[in-house]
Amino acid sequence: MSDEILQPEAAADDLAFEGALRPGSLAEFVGQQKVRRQLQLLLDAAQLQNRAPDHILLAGPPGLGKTTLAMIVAHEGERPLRMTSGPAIQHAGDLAAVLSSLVPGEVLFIDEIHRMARSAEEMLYLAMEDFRVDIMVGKGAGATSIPLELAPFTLVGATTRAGLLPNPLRDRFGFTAHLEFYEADELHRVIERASGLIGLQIESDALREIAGRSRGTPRIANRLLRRVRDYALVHGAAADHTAVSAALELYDVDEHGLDRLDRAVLSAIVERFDGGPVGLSTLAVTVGEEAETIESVVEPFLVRSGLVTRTPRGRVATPQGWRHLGRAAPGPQPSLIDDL
Ligand SMILES: Nc1ncnc2c1ncn2[C@@H]1O[C@H](COP(=O)(O)OP(=O)(O)OP(=O)(O)O)[C@@H](O)[C@H]1O
Repeated sequence: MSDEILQPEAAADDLAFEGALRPGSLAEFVGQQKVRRQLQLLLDAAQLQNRAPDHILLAGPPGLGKTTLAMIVAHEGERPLRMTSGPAIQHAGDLAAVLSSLVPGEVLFIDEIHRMARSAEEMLYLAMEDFRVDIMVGKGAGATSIPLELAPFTLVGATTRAGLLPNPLRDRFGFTAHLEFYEADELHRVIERASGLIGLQIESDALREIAGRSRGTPRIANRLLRRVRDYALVHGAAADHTAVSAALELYDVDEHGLDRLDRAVLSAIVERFDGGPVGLSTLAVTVGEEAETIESVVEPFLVRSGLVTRTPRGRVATPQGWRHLGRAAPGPQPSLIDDL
């Protein structure tokens, strides 16, 4: 994405900041009410039975709180937490090393679990079901497998692409939480809490303005809050509505959270192709961006915002999309009216 301020993935400077802002309990975790209640039940039941909670899969786009929830699962049950990620597990042996060193009741968090090696996935099936792995020793006809007992543990897997997980793996999770984008009032609460934690005095309508531009994503909301803090600090100004408008204009984030590339795509559909339909590859060439970036980053947000729709013949700007660019959507063509 051209404008990194709105990317939902963590950037290096987010990481230091995010550690201090993560809610430590389900009660402090804002929004996702259904998921919170489901998780609470699962954790309470495990506590009453004095056992490790069932394995949990957290599915949803980046920046919505999957890592935070994994930490909460460990923290609420007062269990140690081990963190790793799919890309770090490229061989079954990598996974065996982690699993065999877990202590009883430990929570194992595997981020981006869909990116783990296939051989490790297969090892994980048995580990999740029976707390056991079979270690292969030797090669060819002389190879034997030695069973290794594991301490009972809770696997918390996170994925942005639940559809990429093989069914046998998905089925072994006792609970799958689907995280949704946040409403503006929920993001308002996220950054209200964050501003308190970083000691920033900020007005409520400034928070509302940031929340409305954060694309439903707490990570983006926290990042925009930081830029507003910087702006207020450097200009010796209050962190108010004016500071938000000025700071976010500087970073090309408009009042609906669209950045330069989003607007370029929308205006290409409206201005160059009369509102569409236009195919993805034509659109990509027109704005000079990879088709994949448009399809995976720009388009989902424009569609979710009601500015663009996808049709079998291509992308079409909605009347709201036209209005966003300050243009009136054309009415039905005279020939179409005649046909009615
Ligand atoms: N519900 C929430 N309430 C308060 N803060 C939140 C909430 N969800 C996320 N955050 C904040 O947003 C930031 C990103 O959250 P987190 O790292 O958990 O997202 P993630 O879904 O794991 O992202 P990724 O998929 O990129 O790893 C953190 O600073 C976290 O404190």
